[in-house]
Amino acid sequence: MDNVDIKEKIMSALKEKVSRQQWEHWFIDFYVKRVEGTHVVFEVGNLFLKGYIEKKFDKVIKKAIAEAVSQGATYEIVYAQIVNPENFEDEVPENVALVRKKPVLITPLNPKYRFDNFVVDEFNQFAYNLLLEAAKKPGTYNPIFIYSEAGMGKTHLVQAYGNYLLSQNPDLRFAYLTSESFMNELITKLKSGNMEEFRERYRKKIDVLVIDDIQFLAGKKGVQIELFHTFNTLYEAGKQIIVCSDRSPKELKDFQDRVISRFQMGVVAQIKTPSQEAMYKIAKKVVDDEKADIDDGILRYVAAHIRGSIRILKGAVIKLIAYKSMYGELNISIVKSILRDVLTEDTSTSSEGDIVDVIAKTFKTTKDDILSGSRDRNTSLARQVCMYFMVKKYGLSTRKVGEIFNKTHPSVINSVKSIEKKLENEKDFALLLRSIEKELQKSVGKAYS
Ligand SMILES: Nc1ncnc2c1ncn2[C@@H]1O[C@H](COP(=O)(O)OP(=O)(O)OP(=O)(O)O)[C@@H](O)[C@H]1O
Repeated sequence: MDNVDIKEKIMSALKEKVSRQQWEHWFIDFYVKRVEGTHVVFEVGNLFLKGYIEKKFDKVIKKAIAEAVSQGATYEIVYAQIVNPENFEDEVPENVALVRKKPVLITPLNPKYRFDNFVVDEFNQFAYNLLLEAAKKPGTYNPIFIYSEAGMGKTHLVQAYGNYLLSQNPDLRFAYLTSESFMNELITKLKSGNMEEFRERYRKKIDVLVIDDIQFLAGKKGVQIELFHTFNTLYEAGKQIIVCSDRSPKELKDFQDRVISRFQMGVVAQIKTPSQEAMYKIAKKVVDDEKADIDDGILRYVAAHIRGSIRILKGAVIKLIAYKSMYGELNISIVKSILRDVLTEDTSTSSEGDIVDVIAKTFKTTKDDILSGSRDRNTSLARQVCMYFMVKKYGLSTRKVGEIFNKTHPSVINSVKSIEKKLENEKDFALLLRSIEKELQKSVGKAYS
C-alpha cells in the first residue's frame, strides 16, 4: 500500500468511529502527517485541539490505527507550526494543516504578565497550578472559573496563560475581554443590525475566550443569554473558556441559574488572601525585577502593614524605589510618611511578638514574663533590650512601645538610654546585641537604624 492509501485508510477508519458532529468539530483540521512503520504521526493545526483530541479520542484513534495499520500501532499528534510566516506561500504542501499568514491575536496581551514572574504561595497555588496545567495540556480543564478580590492576580495569571499558549502556538485565536466590553460590543452590533458579525466573531473565530469581571453582568439578562449561547457553542466546539470574577459562581447575584451552572461545570479556583510572608515575597520580587535595593526589614514592614491588595503593595514598593533613587535614603519614618494612605495605622503585633520571642530566648526568659512586667533582673533587662530594638532599629514610636509593655513614655526613653549606655561601656553586651540583631534579621527582617 502506498503512503497516500494508508493515510486515507487511517482517516476513514477514524471517521467511521466518531459522530458527524465530532468529526466536524474536532477532525476538520486533523491529518496524517506520515506513517513510520507502525507509528502514525498526526498533525493538527492548533495546540489546543491537540490536547483535547489526545484526551478525548485516544481510544478511538488507537482502534482506527489498529485497523488501518496493524494491531498495537502507536501514534503521536504534532501541531503545525509557522516556520516563517513572512515566506508563507499560497501553495501548501500536501497534508500540512493550513496556517494563517499572521498570528490572529484578538486581544493584545501584556507581555509583562508571565508565569515566571508570578509569585506562587499557598494562597494562589491551586489557581496557578490549574492555569499552568491548562496551558501545558490544553483542553484538560474546561471551563475554568477563577475568582478573588480585586488586585490579587487574576488578570496576571490568565494573561500569563495566554502568553504561554501563544508562545507555543502563535496561530491561536486568544480573546481576552471584560464582560463590559462584551456587552458594549453586543449593544453596538445590535443597534447597527450586525448581530451575525458579532456571533461569527465570538462563536466561530475564537480558540480561547477569557471573560473578566463577569460580576458586572448581574441583572443584565439579555447579555447573559447571549453569553450563555456563546459559551455553549464554544464549549461544544471544544474551545477553552475562562471566566474571572470577584466572587464565586454561587455568590453571583441576579444571574440566571443556567449561566451559573455553566460556570460550575469545570474547575473553580479561588485566589485567597496572601499571608504576610507571601506579601513579602511579592514585594521582594518587585524590588529584584526593578534591580533596586530596598532593605529587607522595610519590605517586611510594608508587607505586614499594607492595607489591601497585591496591586496596592506593588504600587507602594514602586513608590519606595522611586523615592530611594531620588533621595538615596529610606527609613521607617519616611516609609510611614510616604505610604500613609495605604499602610494600616496599627503596627504589626506579630513582628513585635517575634522581636520579643527572639530576645526572650537569648535571655533565657519567656515572652509572657517580658510582657507581663516581671521585675526579675534578667527579664527587666530583656524588656529594655526589646524596647531598644523596637525604637532604635524598627522605628516604632516610644508611645507605641509604651503601649506594648504597659510603660510610660519617659520610662521607655530611659530604658532605651540605659541600653545605649551599656552598649558603649560593655564590650560583651555589645556583642550580645549584635548576635540578637542577626537573629532578628533572620526571623523578623533587617532592622533599619
Ligand atoms: N502572585 C503574584 N506575583 C506577582 N505579581 C502579582 C501577583 N498577583 C498579582 N500581582 C500583580 O498585582 C497587580 C494586580 O494584579 P491583577 O491585575 O492580575 O489582579 P486582578 O485580580 O485581576 O484585579 P481586578 O479584579 O481588579 O481585575 C498586577 O501588577 C500583577 O502583576
